[in-house]
Amino acid sequence: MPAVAGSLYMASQHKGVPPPLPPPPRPLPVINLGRLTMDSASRALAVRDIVLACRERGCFEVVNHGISRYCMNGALEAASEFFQLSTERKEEFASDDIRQPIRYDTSSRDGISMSRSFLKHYANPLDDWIKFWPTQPPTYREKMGEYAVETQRVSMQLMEAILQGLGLGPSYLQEKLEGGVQFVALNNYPQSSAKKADKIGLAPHSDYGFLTILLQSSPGLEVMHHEDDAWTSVPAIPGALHVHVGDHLEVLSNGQLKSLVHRAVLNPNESRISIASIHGLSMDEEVHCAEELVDEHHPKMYRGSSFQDFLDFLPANMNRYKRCHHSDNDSGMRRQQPAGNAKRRRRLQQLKGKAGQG
Ligand SMILES: O=C(O)CCC(=O)C(=O)O
Ligand SMILES: [Fe+2]
Repeated sequence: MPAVAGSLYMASQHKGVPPPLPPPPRPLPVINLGRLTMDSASRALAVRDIVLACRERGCFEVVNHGISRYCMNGALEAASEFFQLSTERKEEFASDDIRQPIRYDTSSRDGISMSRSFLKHYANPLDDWIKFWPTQPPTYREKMGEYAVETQRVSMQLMEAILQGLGLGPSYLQEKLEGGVQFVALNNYPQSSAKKADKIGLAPHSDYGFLTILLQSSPGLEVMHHEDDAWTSVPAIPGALHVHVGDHLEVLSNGQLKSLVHRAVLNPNESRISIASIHGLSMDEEVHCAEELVDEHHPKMYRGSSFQDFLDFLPANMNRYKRCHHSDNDSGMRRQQPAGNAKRRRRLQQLKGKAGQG
């Protein structure tokens, strides 16, 4: 018998030995964020762990981040109470115009994420945006506002650590990040029904911006790590937050970090809420590859683009999402030159869309 791939499998079958099991999924890194504010040795280790997780997995969970359970539960309650309002009340925020400061809708225009409803609004600086937020439920502004301020703080800590780990220094872009966009997406998914075959809540996509910080009421988020071809389910660890790399961090790092493809599946046991907080530079500020990370061995791989460019790109390309289910994502921020391994490129072409935003 020629030595072909799979011959071991066939040999073991002959002897009635069960085929070898695939390796178990590697657990997601869990980072204790408290170490960032301890002594410099602890901080250095935390910075190393964060950058390693971004580089190798595209995401990680954070604990000891300083956001209280009370605050996190408050945000989930406020979101849940909003989605329980009458259709009429919620539709006060309905709009097809993705430039609106707040937007409610009952299905995505990608033609896939049909069972999700969502409310999206901006949050940083809070004083500029909170006036657009719902006044029902009565505690919405207070609870969501507190959570938004806290996630913005955590995003600053994380960005400082990542920029330090990339060798750019913790205060790189600091002012621009402080005044940058925080875009909050509240997603509401029904429990999956045994009758319906379609279990997808939100189609595969990567997020815009540098980082996304995600809070989920129960499991449903799935991620595809860079070297994998399979989905990994993200557990809903009580008190933890999920963090993943967005497109603009891929650009800024000149491809050293890659944005994470992710999706949401419907939970078989309960309806589910997730709150995604997306952090980037301000609307018109272009993100470019950091000059410090470009040299003759690492040529510049991306064009510059802003959040605004992304909003301009979306409406004209919505039909493509419908027709193809996934976009090939040539929004202008993607690589000028193909990079990385061919498998990942093909996967990105198939999978990358913008279903989760806009
Ligand atoms: O619901 C989830 O877990 C994912 C949400 C998401 O990816 C998004 O809002 O961009
Ligand atoms: Fe997303």
